[in-house]
Amino acid sequence: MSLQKLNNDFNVHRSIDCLNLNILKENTNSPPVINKNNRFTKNLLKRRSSNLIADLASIGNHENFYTYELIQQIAQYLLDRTNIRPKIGIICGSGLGNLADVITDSVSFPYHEIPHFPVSTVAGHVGRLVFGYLDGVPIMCMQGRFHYYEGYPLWKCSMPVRVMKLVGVSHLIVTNAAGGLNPKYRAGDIMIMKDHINFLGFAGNNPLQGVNDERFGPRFPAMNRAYNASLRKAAHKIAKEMGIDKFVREGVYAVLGGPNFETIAELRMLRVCGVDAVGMSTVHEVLTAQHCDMKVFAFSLITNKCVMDYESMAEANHEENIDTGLMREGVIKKLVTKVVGHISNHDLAMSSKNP
Ligand SMILES: O=P(O)(O)O[C@H]1O[C@H](CO)[C@@H](O)[C@H]1O
Ligand SMILES: Nc1nc2[nH]cnc2c(=O)[nH]1
Repeated sequence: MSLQKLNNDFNVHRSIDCLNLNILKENTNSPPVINKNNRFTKNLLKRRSSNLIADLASIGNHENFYTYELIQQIAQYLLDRTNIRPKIGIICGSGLGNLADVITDSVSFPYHEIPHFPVSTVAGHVGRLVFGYLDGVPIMCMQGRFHYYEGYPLWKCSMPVRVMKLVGVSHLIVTNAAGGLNPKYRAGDIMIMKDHINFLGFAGNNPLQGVNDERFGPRFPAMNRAYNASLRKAAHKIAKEMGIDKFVREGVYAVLGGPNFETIAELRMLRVCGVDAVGMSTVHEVLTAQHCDMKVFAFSLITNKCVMDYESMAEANHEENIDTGLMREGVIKKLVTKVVGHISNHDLAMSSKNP
């Protein structure tokens, strides 16, 4: 897709978002219908996209206009177009979207075709929702995620997690590309996430801000068990069986807003804080999933070793991160497929016996 086309799509979606926001503000219970005679809508239609972006910004990050009913509509749009009923959702990180190649009998929904969806703007994020089967188990997969640095508020970045919930997903597998801070880590290592530090949250930015709808979850969700312990244990066992345990680690991920990579002083500070890997995603999705009571398994592919000394001429770059993803493609496909199999045979089989 050309950059021009990408930018157009992006701005068109922004414009539509503004229109929807206006309509939803008027009547949050009605399905959003664009009323071209509405005075606000007319004005919006006349303006250029840069103004529309300013409008959106002025409305503020906290006003999540994805009501429960709107998320239900998005979920229903998808359910009406496929018979696949997944209980497991997957989010593919930068350069990890090839995971979708092993999905069978797939039905794909490009993000720009799904009502009220943002679009992916980052290389290595294809930008579609894929329904299908991994080793016979029904799943749905985000082949490309949304990041805060793309200009989307966090509640919008993590909206697809709520769509997954209303489609019927109970377990979420999240993957990302991250820089390795732990001196023992090498590029190509896989770090099972044991915990996170939400630096965006420290700065007062959280996808759960704003009015809380209890149908999704509680106002004050606990996060001390965000990364499911039995899934982590199972993943280590699977890694051992696969013979990859020598490069599978477990550690703490920190999220920063990006899009720049870190300074050396920032990295040194993160290390003092106990951070093993750093990235620009995942945490908003995990917060949203935990809020609506999903079980989460997440891992980082360590795509680069963070540059920690001033003498080094090395520089972090996105292309290298995508290349490392390609290098580990086979292993990651197999690991995720086996974790999906485990969830299906254990957690889901148990819950169908004891509903
Ligand atoms: O977290 P994912 O989406 O895997 O991508 C990671 O890689 C990109 C930087 O190369 C950033 O977006 C960072 O967050
Ligand atoms: N913030 C951050 N994100 C990454 N994603 C992949 N590598 C990195 C990194 O070094 N820093």
